[in-house]
Amino acid sequence: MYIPSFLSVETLVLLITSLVLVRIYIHKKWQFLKNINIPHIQPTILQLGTVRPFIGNSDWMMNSHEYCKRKLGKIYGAYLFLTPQITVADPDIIKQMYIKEFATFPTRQTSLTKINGKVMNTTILMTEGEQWKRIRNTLTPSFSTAKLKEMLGIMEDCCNHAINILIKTTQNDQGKFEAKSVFGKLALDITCSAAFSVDTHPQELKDGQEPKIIKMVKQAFGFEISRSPLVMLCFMFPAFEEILCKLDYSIIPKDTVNYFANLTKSLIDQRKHSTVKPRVDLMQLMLNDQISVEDVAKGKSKGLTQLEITSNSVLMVLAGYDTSANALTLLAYNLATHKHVQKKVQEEIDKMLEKYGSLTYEALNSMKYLGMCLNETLRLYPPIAVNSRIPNRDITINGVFLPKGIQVIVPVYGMSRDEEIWEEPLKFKPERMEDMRSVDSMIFQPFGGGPRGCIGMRFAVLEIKLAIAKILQDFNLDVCENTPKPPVQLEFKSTTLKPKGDIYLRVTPKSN
Ligand code: HEM
Repeated sequence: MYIPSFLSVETLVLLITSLVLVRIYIHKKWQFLKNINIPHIQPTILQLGTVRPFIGNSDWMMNSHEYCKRKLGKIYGAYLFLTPQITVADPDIIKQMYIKEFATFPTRQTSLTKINGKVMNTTILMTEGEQWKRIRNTLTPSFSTAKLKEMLGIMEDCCNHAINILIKTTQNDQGKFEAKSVFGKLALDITCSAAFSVDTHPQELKDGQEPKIIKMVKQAFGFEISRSPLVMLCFMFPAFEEILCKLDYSIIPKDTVNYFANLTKSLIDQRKHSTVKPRVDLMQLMLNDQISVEDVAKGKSKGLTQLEITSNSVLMVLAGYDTSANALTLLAYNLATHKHVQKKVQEEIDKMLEKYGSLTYEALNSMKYLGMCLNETLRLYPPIAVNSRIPNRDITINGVFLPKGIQVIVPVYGMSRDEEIWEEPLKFKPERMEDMRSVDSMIFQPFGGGPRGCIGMRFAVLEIKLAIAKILQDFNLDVCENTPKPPVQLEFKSTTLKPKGDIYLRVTPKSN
């Protein structure tokens, strides 16, 4: 055998022994799922466990469930290099994780929670245990019916800007508009205004013109999980995230976080010294419950520190804007491509306007058919493709052993399009959402579920219904030559599923 001259026999023996030991270690790690009887795709070094198809390929996130379920059943495992995870598509197990066994599954994720910068690590999304409970307790009343009614006015102002833009397109571009851009700006306007009354007026800007706040929001969404080597390393080696955390690394660019931190801090200072009664927005509701770090140490169960107010105000924009923008765009698209459905929605809007006089909270709440169309849109195109929970102790549910600390994945997108569950799942059929008692809320779950479910769900539903009702009150939505055929192709970008490419639609005034 040829031995390079710079290697002594001892070094070579040591090297080979180390390689063999590493291989044995990896092999042992890869016995984990087998030992707990979870069927899984066989991991290999070249596939870095089973994660390689996902790297740089966001489609895998959407399509892997169909493939794995066919091969392995409703419960199956995978390895992010050495780290095992289990996917569960069984509604009964999911229900127990979300609700009955919530005390065992209080956490959504542990990866990527420590590398969001010192400020953003204190958001409701990233925190756990008592801190999460205190923040959730404080924020929940901000989404009550009374508060949403107060925020409806802010939403309506923003919708009026959108209507003005649509009127201009009917005059200049024969009503043709790019829905992702128009509805993205509208959702950003609503979330920024409702989160902290910042009038960004993104809607009035031409494409290409960008105020700093929009640039920063875009930057916050700029990273792509499946393309970031650092993020992949964190998934594969959880200890690596601890090191990045110690180095104060942030996946959200630091200048973005600093920009929002400074913006919220200056708004907080302004309000403290202002004698004018502030508008009801999410930040003001948090400020009303401000407590000190000492109060937290004393175990106060409600209230937020100044740092938490800053981070959670920013989070409301980050969590609420992109998800709502996608849902609104795709609902408008579905209505434009299904004219008979749109006509029924318009009839419902007219009926409610007759009954309530204007688009009040009660009127919007009573629009059942519009609600069915939104639900069906969220089934077909759920903005959040997968959800997850992590048990804090070993637990067996319905005979499935879920060991402490393992990430249990809930394939939201996969279940939404499962042919065994939905007839013609790729078709937009609002009627399937008519009787929600017959729809399993653990299969159709665009907003997650249980005590850790989406806190902004009612806010999102209200803003989307209002925007569509406002538009369809005055306009018809239609397709044009560039509108893609249904179903729209989706891509997984940063953290949400969104339509691939532009979605051109046309508006025509209803009187025409
Ligand atoms: C169509 C729009 C939206 C969709 C589809 C959506 C979806 C989701 C999902 C799937 C979760 C995870 C729930 C779970 O783990 O069970 C979540 C969490 C969350 N969402 Fe939403 N969301 C939307 C709009 C909003 C809005 C408008 C806001 C705020 C104004 C918001 C704030 C949050 C927050 C703060 C959490 C974390 C809750 C916690 O960890 O306790 N979301 N959302």
